[in-house]
Amino acid sequence: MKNYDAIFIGAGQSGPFLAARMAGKGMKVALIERKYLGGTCVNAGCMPTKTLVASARAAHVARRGADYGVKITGGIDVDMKIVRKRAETVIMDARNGLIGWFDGMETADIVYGQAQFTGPKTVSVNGETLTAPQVFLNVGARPVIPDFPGLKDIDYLTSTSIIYLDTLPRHLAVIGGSYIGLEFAQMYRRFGAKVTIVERGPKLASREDEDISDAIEDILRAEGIAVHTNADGIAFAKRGDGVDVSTGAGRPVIGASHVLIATGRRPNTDDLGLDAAGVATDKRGYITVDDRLMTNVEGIFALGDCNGRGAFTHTSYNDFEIAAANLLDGGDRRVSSRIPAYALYIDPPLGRAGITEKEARFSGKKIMISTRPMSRVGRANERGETQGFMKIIADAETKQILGAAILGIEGDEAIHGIIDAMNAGTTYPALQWSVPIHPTISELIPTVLGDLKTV
Ligand SMILES: Cc1cc2nc3c(=O)[nH]c(=O)nc-3n(C[C@H](O)[C@H](O)[C@H](O)COP(=O)(O)OP(=O)(O)OC[C@H]3O[C@@H](n4cnc5c(N)ncnc54)[C@H](O)[C@@H]3O)c2cc1C
Ligand SMILES: NC(=O)c1ccc[n+]([C@@H]2O[C@H](COP(=O)([O-])OP(=O)(O)OC[C@H]3O[C@@H](n4cnc5c(N)ncnc54)[C@H](O)[C@@H]3O)[C@@H](O)[C@H]2O)c1
Repeated sequence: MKNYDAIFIGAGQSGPFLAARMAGKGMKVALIERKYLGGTCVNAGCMPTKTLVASARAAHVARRGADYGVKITGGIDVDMKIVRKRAETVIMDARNGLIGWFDGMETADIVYGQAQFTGPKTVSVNGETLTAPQVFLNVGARPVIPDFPGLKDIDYLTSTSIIYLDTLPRHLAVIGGSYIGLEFAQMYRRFGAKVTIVERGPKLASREDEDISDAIEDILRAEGIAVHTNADGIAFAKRGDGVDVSTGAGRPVIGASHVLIATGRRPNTDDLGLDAAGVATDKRGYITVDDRLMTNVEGIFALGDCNGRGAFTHTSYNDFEIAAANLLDGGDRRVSSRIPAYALYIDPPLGRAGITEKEARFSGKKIMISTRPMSRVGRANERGETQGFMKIIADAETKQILGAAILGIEGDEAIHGIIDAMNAGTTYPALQWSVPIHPTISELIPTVLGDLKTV
């Protein structure tokens, strides 16, 4: 049995940073990873996908060159081998950076293998047992593959395998119209494929307000992407070298060459031996944690996607910050004080902070709302990209900003003005007095705040 001060299972966007902090204090730590350091974000998530999105945008801008007076003679060709290589380079640089970083830590052992609990404080890996008074779980999640009729008879892609595709599909059918599905759908359309999105629900990006979902659909349709919502009988059948995708009784059948399944993710908690440790999960398999990220077992913590309190790299990293503050720095940080924020990386992107309009209306608070189309934002006009709109929701009584959405060029960056104000507790009348830089998208935030109306 090998003794450590702390064991980390899974090298996602949380555990490795806490392990490094502890190793920096001379504590003996083991970081167990069954595949690659960096987990999903580095190897199969944010980093490769945003690299691919950048290639897709380059193709899109090149095709629109003439709108700006830039003439490209000849067609626009996308070399999928180079596209894939860029993503692989970004992955390998980040992964190797982490490997090099940990190599330099004297009291940190990296163990490659599948970890499983054998007791509350004992973990087995590669036939060896490790023990520590503290265990941190950062095991992440993996794609959900629904039991669609005919799916097992076809080759299908997931968000992980599609990163390694180096040929252009003739027709990509994307099943699931949320973050993963929408980012890949637009990207592959821009690479030159025909693309159809098939979504079970009535709207794309259904967590958002309907006006946002509708604007997203408009953006995608304008690029020639077909969208089928309310698809309630999805089934697959092989046909020649392609796949027939049924979207329900009496509804269209799509003749696809490739199928991407993007119907959500599930936590990697089913093969972790949680029962042996007595660690509780909810009915979807997410590990139950308290406000300081400890499970029901003293000394065992769950960080990142596997605790169901966030599903993003920044929420996982913030879990590290909370654990480090509480366990190493004498702080008292809690997950419940985190203000939700994220972006959807279609182009133009959607930047989001706080709650949606529908959540605000449901809360029973007296609210104020203001919207502005991007066509009335100078910077968007100058850049020739006027799709989308901005929306801000505030509490009419406390004057706090409750939420915001910026669907438009640079929306993922401009939203940070709102995120920062919300985190600092700045009221909207105070934020109205900021003097933003001209010409930017952000400069319209005080104007939108000035137009807030009680609803
Ligand atoms: C296609 C895609 C795009 C995304 N884009 C974004 C984005 O733009 N922005 C954003 O914020 N988020 C994005 N995400 C989500 C983001 O990747 C995750 O939220 C983030 O990686 C946090 O994950 P994590 O820290 O919980 O664990 P992960 O990064 O998932 O890492 C978990 C690690 O644990 C390992 N592991 C699991 N079980 C065991 C075991 N029993 N023993 C040993 N090791 C184990 C796994 O191999 C994995 O390496 C995206 C996700 C996907 C799939
Ligand atoms: N930009 C980002 O930050 C980003 C990008 C990609 C992924 N992610 C993370 O990855 C997670 C997973 O993303 P996702 O898009 O796969 O999942 P999701 O849970 O957001 O959406 C899944 C979609 O598939 C649909 N769906 C589910 N079952 C279906 C079925 N049987 N048939 C048809 N449609 C079905 C749902 O209605 C939903 O629209 C997200 O929670 C997100 O946190 C983040």
